[in-house]
Amino acid sequence: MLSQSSCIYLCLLLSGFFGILVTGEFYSSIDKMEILGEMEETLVEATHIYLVQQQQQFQLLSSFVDRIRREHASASEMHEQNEEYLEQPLQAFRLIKRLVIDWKDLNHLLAMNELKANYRNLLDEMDKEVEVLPNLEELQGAIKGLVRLQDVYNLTASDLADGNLNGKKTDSALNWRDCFEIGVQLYEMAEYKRALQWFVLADKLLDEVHGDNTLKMATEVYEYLALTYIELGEMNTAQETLTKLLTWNSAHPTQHIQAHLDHRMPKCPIKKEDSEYFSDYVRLCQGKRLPEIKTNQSSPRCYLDSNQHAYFKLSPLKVEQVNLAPDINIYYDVLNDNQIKSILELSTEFESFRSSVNKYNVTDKRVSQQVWLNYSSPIMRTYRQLVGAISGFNMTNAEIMQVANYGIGGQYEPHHDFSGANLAARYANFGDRISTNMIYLSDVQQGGYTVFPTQNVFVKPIKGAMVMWHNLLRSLDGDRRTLHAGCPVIEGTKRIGNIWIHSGYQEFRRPCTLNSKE
Ligand SMILES: O=C(O)CCC(=O)C(=O)O
Ligand SMILES: [Fe+2]
Repeated sequence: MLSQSSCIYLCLLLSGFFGILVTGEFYSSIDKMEILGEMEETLVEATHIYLVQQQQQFQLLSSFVDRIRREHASASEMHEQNEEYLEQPLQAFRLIKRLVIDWKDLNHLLAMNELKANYRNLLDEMDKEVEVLPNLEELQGAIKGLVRLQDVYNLTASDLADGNLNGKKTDSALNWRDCFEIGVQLYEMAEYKRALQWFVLADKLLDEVHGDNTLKMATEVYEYLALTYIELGEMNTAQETLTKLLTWNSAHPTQHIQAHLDHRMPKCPIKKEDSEYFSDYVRLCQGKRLPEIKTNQSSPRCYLDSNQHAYFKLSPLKVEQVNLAPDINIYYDVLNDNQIKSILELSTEFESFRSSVNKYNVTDKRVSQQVWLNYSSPIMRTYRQLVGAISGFNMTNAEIMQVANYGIGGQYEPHHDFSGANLAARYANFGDRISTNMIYLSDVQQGGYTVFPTQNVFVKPIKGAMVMWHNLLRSLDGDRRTLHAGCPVIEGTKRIGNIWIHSGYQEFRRPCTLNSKE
């Protein structure tokens, strides 16, 4: 029967759903977001099944009650014509039968409401699992990602809402409620100026919505608009907003707003980036060079190199020299799609975790998730050899590879890769990170450039291409010109693999010169 088989299906769905072990943060990684997508799909499917079952039950119930009503009506008709009709054995039998059998059937039908119980169980289980589902902090993290996109790519709230990102239209448009929720969260984060943009947009989008509830919705938006104007010190506009609110809804309790203001807590707005490089960083992220060339840059050069190592005799390295001092090179097609697939498969064997800055600090400066891959697999050994051949360095002191994956607005703000903590002295044979070898393990639909703000350099991620630069001068002092960043991802997934090579044992590979500034 329908109910039984679909009940089994529902149960299977549920067990699949709760079989997923989900921990950690979602918004900072596209992989984790995919798990959420699967969860939502399970819920939609379970709800759909439940609805179909309910509809079938309603149909059964309604045809049952129609039949009984017909029988009862014809019996009543007879009763009116013939007072003694119930004394007729057949009629008496039919009434008794209806009460003993038919209504019992109905009971049976209603008992099938275990469907509802199953569905309820799903929702209860979800409640119990709430720890692993996204929470308010996650929502705020995702919203901060959107705000970063606004900041770095000069997007207005309506650009984002229309999916009009970086001059290209995507199909993810936001409705008035989404805009309102973003406004509320920004308001809660004390980001009043940004919140205002979103409330104004929510109000505009609400104008296009027709229905009974629009007044109630508009009241909500205006309430927050008024509060936001108050926080921004724009008392006249706040007053006008409140007056408008009261003209629609004179019964509206303005005490609500008063109470909100009375209980407001000191808030800590999102830290503004005050670095002197921020505007250059933003410009380069947009794929625009800086207006005046601030560096002694020569024009980029592309060439095929078969001499770097015997490996490249038959298949030369495709090199693009994007900067000379410090040297920043891109090597194209270092790994092919199959090799990248193997690396990504290896990385799924580990639970990824939120990347930190300086090992311990998790901040919005770096929003991504990562795993570390050692060199025990054939593909990782091959790649280590390749990196050694390309960089010319001894790989004994290379770190294992960090595979990072950026989620909504994921980024890594300007930073240096060297630690500068005189590691050479502390670990004589290990040293500091002499070079970064970063391979793009995916293309990125929009955004996610790697930029060097002091060098007027931006690099668009291209799957299989490896960017390499030296973080240290030949003297082994940190080279501050290597300041670099991973720009926020607008659309798509950005995956990179980093191998940092340390300076220990590289004395003969990259010897120092007589000039300590080189
Ligand atoms: O994502 C990028 O383009 C840069 C990443 C980076 O600089 C790092 O992981 O140290
Ligand atoms: Fe870096």
